[in-house]
Amino acid sequence: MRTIVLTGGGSAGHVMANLALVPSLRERDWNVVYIGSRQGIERQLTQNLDIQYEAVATGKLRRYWDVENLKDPFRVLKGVAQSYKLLRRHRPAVIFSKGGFVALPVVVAAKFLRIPVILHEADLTLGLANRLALPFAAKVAVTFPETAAHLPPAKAVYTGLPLRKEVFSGSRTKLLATYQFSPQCPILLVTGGSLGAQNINQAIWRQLAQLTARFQIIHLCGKEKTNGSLQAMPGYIQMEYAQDEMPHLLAMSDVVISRAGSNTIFELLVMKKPNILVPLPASKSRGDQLLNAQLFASHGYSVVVEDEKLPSTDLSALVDRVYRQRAVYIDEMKKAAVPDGVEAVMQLISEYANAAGV
Ligand SMILES: CC(=O)N[C@H]1[C@@H](OP(=O)(O)OP(=O)(O)OC[C@H]2O[C@@H](n3ccc(=O)[nH]c3=O)[C@H](O)[C@@H]2O)O[C@H](CO)[C@@H](O)[C@@H]1O
Repeated sequence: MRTIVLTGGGSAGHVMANLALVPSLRERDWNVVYIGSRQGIERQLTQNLDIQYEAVATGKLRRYWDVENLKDPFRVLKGVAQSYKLLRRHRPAVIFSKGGFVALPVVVAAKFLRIPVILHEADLTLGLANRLALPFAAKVAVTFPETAAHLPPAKAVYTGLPLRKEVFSGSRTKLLATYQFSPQCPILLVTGGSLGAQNINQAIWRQLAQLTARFQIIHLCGKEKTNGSLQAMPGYIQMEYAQDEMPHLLAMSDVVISRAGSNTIFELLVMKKPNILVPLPASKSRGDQLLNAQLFASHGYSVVVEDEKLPSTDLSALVDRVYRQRAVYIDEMKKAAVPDGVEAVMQLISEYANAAGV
């Protein structure tokens, strides 16, 4: 049996595409090993999938000064040594890396062992871990055709984003009774991405009375970010993080307010959900979400509200407007050509396996 190592983590966005590949890899007789960090979200998300999980030491990408930054190079070196041992033991034919800092030691160790590495970039511009990993990689699979222009032509392949197949099979009605929601009243889903977004949470809570007068709301607040005083409010459901429910939440919603992480916006696009994007500001990131959001808005799929302008935005009026004009957004989304990212990446993996004679 051929073995593939999947790596990537730090946020759900860096894990989801890996998970999307697992059923197809298994169908085609690949033995799947996941290398992640000891504590990261990748460990939690792979837990129920019967995937062999190996943990290595990893640094953390901080955009601010912290004494921990001094220890990170040593952690990465330790991670490279651990990855080297693991790769020698598992002997994978290919490494597929979704990025995030945990992937870096794995990619470096793979280079020493001459194991081909395929990177995948979910955003318009390369994340720091992927940029650092680029010299060690054979190919970079990209989500947006525009990204390829900034990469060495021999390395870039446009595959799109592998999306979990469960995303397509959510039920519109399954959770209505659980939440005591009426099928007659429209549903607003609010998500701050895998980590939650405090600014979005505050904006929703400030305008909750106006919003609940018109919509039933499911609010994904992020870990330890829910508001205890609003627990019993009718028509308003708060959760820290939705795991198995997520496909149903997407299916049942009529409008979505969201951060602009790549997985989420593509899920909204394929599910044809009119949406208001509040991208993570450039001051707190490399600005990738702003670019994702602007591109989606330019295609007519989304409305963008900058994070800084959120406190002064009449969200309730905006959600209402997007809901009333939903047919216009849905029509634009129907025109989108979204590639089958799972199939395209599987093809790339097969090419490398065939070239290696496995
Ligand atoms: C803060 C940060 O670093 N954000 C980055 C991270 O976003 P983040 O980790 O938030 O990732 P995405 O928005 O891309 O994906 C979130 C995924 O988690 C799922 N989900 C979310 C909430 C929930 O309660 N349940 C659930 O299942 C969504 O359906 C989606 O599949 O990776 C993205 C992809 O590289 C980047 O574009 C983002 O800029």
